Amino acid sequence: MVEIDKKYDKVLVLDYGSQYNQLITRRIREFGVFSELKSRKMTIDEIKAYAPKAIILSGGPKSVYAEDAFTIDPEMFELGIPLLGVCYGMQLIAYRLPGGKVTANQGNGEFGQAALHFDEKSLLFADTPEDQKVLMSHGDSVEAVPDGFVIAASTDKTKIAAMADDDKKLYGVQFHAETTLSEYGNQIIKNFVFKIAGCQANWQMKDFIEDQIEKIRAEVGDKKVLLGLSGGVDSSVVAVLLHKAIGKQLTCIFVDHGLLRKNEAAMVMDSLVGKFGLNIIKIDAQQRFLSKLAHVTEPEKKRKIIGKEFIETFNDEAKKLKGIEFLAQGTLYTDVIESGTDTAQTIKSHHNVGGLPKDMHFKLIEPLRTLFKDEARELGEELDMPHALVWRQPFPGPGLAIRILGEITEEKLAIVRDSDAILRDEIAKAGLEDNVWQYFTILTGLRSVGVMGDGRTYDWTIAIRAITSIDGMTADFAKLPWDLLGKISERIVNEVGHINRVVYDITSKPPATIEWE
Ligand SMILES: Nc1ncnc2c1ncn2[C@@H]1O[C@H](COP(=O)(O)OP(=O)(O)OP(=O)(O)O)[C@@H](O)[C@H]1O
Ligand SMILES: O=c1[nH]c(=O)c2[nH+]cn([C@@H]3O[C@H](COP(=O)(O)O)[C@@H](O)[C@H]3O)c2[nH]1
Ligand SMILES: NC(=O)CC[C@H](N)C(=O)O
Ligand SMILES: [Mg+2]
Repeated sequence: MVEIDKKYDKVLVLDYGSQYNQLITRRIREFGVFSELKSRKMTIDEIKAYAPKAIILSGGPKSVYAEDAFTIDPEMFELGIPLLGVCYGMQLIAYRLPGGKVTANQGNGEFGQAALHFDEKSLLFADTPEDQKVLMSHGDSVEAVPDGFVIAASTDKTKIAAMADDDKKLYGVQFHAETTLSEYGNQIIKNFVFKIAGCQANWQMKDFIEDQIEKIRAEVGDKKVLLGLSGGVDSSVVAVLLHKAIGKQLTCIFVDHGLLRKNEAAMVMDSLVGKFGLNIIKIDAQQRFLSKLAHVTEPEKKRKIIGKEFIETFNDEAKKLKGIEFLAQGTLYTDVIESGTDTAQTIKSHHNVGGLPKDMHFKLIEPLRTLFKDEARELGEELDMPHALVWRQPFPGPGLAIRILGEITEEKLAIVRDSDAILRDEIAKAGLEDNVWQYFTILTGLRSVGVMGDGRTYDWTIAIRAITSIDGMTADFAKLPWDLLGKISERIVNEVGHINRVVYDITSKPPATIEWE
């Protein structure tokens, strides 16, 4: 990896496995300070080379007393770099420093919003009131602060809800300041970043673009790069970024794997060919993908097959082009975290991360790997890309394969394509394209009895999924007007063969996910 530029301040967040860890870096970038999430396994030397202005230890699901608990190098406390532990991170500080003590879960954890109070104001709580609501989610608690620390805040249940050593600039908060359920959480993180660590707000998305261009040039040299281009937001942003960085050394490859939406291949080529100076090759790979997927029903298996087939298709093209060493993808942080990391569980293997074969020969270039969808869009705006492209609804790489529950056949593909086209048409007519984040239909594996034209039918059920979201990490089902849903249902049953029932998915994420597989 190429060393990151040092011209702006950086806050390093170390990943101890919390579901909220990515929100910490997000918040800090919103303040105009660069922040990245890195593995808790980063060594002291690596941290020194990275030169962060401040370090945050994230929360995590384990107890410090667990046999396989994630630990910390005690040298971290001697670096002289301001340190904030959040939840597990705070417990870890208390556990590892002399004088500190953590009590293991006694069956009376604190989950949900709690009233926090302090008498004496630590710098951490500057510009926040003595009484405030915070989000708690812990079983273990700090029972004694380490030598040199003071108790900085309490709740009814938790005597040590925050602790501070102003001299050494070591801090801990038991609550999740990074979520919006902590009323003044943003201000508290701001206090740590600016007042305590003395960071300057000297980072912007523009810097990200410049840095990535520099980094890409240094890494690629005079070699060639193949980019998987889907016509979606993320890979299109990467295409423009790479083109700025390496011009003609970039070749884009768009794979029609037979799992695209109605007319999608033609539309993608129309929207990108001849634009932004890109060189784009379209590959017809319907047969190879569909034959490998025949009779496969298990979602993770489908995802792995698709991930592998993508790479093999890229390999075949790379051989023809000669001199290709790198594969670029529009991977986002969501794809990474959901595919599972050394701390986070696998929710689903995104084809471009968890679905990649182990013996891949390409070196990867993924400039958006630390960003969220809305940040990728901000980048697209910054790069002056067209509104319709930047705000296009996401479409997953495995395509319709994960919207047909069970086995994939040509007939089922046609059903999903036709019903999806009706849904998109009606959403557009209702002028709701910009209000709904993502919307599509699913062919459920369910058959039920209906009556059409006085005759009995025993046919398939289509589900409609429409959600609102910002970053795809969490989502709510869209409250579409009943009349609109009625119209869509009527059209699907009338215009698409073998459908006699339409249902609307009214679950949010969590507990569901956006796609059904
Ligand atoms: N049909 C395809 N042909 C080539 N590459 C693809 C294709 N589908 C997906 N990819 C690659 O996989 C990556 C991840 O797909 P993903 O759908 O998350 O992103 P995207 O398609 O670029 O954006 P969006 O989320 O807006 O659809 C893409 O950025 C791209 O590099
Ligand atoms: O490129 C992708 N490859 C995948 O394997 C994949 N799986 C889900 N998605 C998209 O990611 C977002 C979150 O989806 P889930 O809530 O279903 O995990 C939603 O926008 C999904 O459409 C994928 N995108
Ligand atoms: N969210 C957290 O970081 C929890 C920390 C620890 N696992 C506890 O339950 O106390
Ligand atoms: Mg896509």
